[in-house]
Amino acid sequence: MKKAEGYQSITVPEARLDEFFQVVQWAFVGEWLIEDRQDYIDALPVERARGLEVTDERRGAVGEIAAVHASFGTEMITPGGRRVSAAGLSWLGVHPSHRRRGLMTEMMHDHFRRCLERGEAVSTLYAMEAEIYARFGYGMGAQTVKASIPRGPRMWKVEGADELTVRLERADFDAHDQLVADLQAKLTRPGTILNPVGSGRNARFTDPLGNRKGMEKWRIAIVEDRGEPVAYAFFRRKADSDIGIHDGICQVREHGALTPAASQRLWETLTDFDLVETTYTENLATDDPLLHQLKDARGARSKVIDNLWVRLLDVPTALQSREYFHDCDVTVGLTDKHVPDNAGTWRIVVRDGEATVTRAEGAVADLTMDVRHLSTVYLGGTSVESLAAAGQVLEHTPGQARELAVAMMSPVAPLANWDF
Ligand SMILES: CC(=O)SCCNC(=O)CCNC(=O)[C@H](O)C(C)(C)COP(=O)(O)OP(=O)(O)OC[C@H]1O[C@@H](n2cnc3c(N)ncnc32)[C@H](O)[C@@H]1OP(=O)(O)O
Repeated sequence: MKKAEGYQSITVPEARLDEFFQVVQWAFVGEWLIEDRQDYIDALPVERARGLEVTDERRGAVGEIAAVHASFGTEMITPGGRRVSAAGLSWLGVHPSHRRRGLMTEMMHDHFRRCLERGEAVSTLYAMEAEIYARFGYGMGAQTVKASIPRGPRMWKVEGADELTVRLERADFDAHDQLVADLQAKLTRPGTILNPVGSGRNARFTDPLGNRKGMEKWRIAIVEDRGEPVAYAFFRRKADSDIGIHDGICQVREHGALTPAASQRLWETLTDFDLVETTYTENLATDDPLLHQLKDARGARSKVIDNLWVRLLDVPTALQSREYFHDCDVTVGLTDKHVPDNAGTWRIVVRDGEATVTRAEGAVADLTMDVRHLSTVYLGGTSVESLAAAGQVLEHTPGQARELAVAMMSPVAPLANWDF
């Protein structure tokens, strides 16, 4: 049998969500608590839940769901603070008894086709394993610093930080969703994923008991400037002690700040709870203001890992939906195995920050690359020239990798602060 033969793509109806979740638990290795069911439903973009159902008994029980995925419909901030219509792919899993039969490949094609029909020019995701997605044209578009910060770090003072006030509350969808969405919409960092439309909107507020590992429920810190919210962070703490000495921890998940003072006030709060010795943070951009405010940045023990993976689906629309920081005129020969409409030669002309991207069939390409390389550099966190130096992008006209690199590099490092 050919790969993925004996299965059909379906939209998973609400009545079959438990089957959807069964596949997820098998794929992601875990047994959920029955009392967490509603949290998982709340976190799922239900109307975009898709599955592959067995149609041939040689593959398994006919009618059984063998693989699933879903995606959030959203917008992503691009360099220069612009926006592009994007999908956030998530919940992708294949039941272990159906793996390596091409089901993921089938689902990726289903996802790409439906995104393009909806006008989503870019697909994004967080990868469970880093090796999987490049073959489908995704590139590591943003990286994140994971840091553990000892209590009360010394900081370079930022004027105005002391005048700001902080509210600490239990995170609650009704009380805080609009506030977070409004702040999120004011962030200009490329890679920022805005609140999704439709169901799944409250994903960031769900708090399954099975994931809590002895920690308190998610809290939210809101920094205000005369009553106006200027920063927020989701956090939770856990008291602990070692040989009778308090050794609690604080975990910070999503956060965002609109000003340097707001950032400082936020982190002073998050790193100075009584009985908490270490604050862990998951989503710091590689140039997050905190890293420049800490007097001893090395003291915040850190590692850098991949954050958002990005896949251009509609190359001209995506490239024209961001700002550029230098003029250029570069011809790119592009390969794209999974969305063949993107393949061919493109001319990228930038004038005054705006790109015009047109087909240039027959022209000699200055650079050749795969769509995963263009996707890697899209948010401006990696330079085309470094990919050329690594032998991944081929330069046929000397200097053109630098020309495109300077145009595309972002002055601000990209990051998605919401882990969907
Ligand atoms: C966005 C997210 O949701 S991230 C979460 C992804 N899900 C998981 O990690 C859950 C556990 N894993 C799974 O459910 C499955 O094993 C999946 C989804 C990773 C792969 O599904 P499969 O149906 O087995 O993949 P499929 O048969 O289509 O393989 C496609 C290709 O990817 C490769 N591949 C699949 N899994 C992996 C892996 N873990 N590491 C490296 N390569 C992989 C295959 O070898 C194949 O390569 P080829 O095209 O060169 O032949």
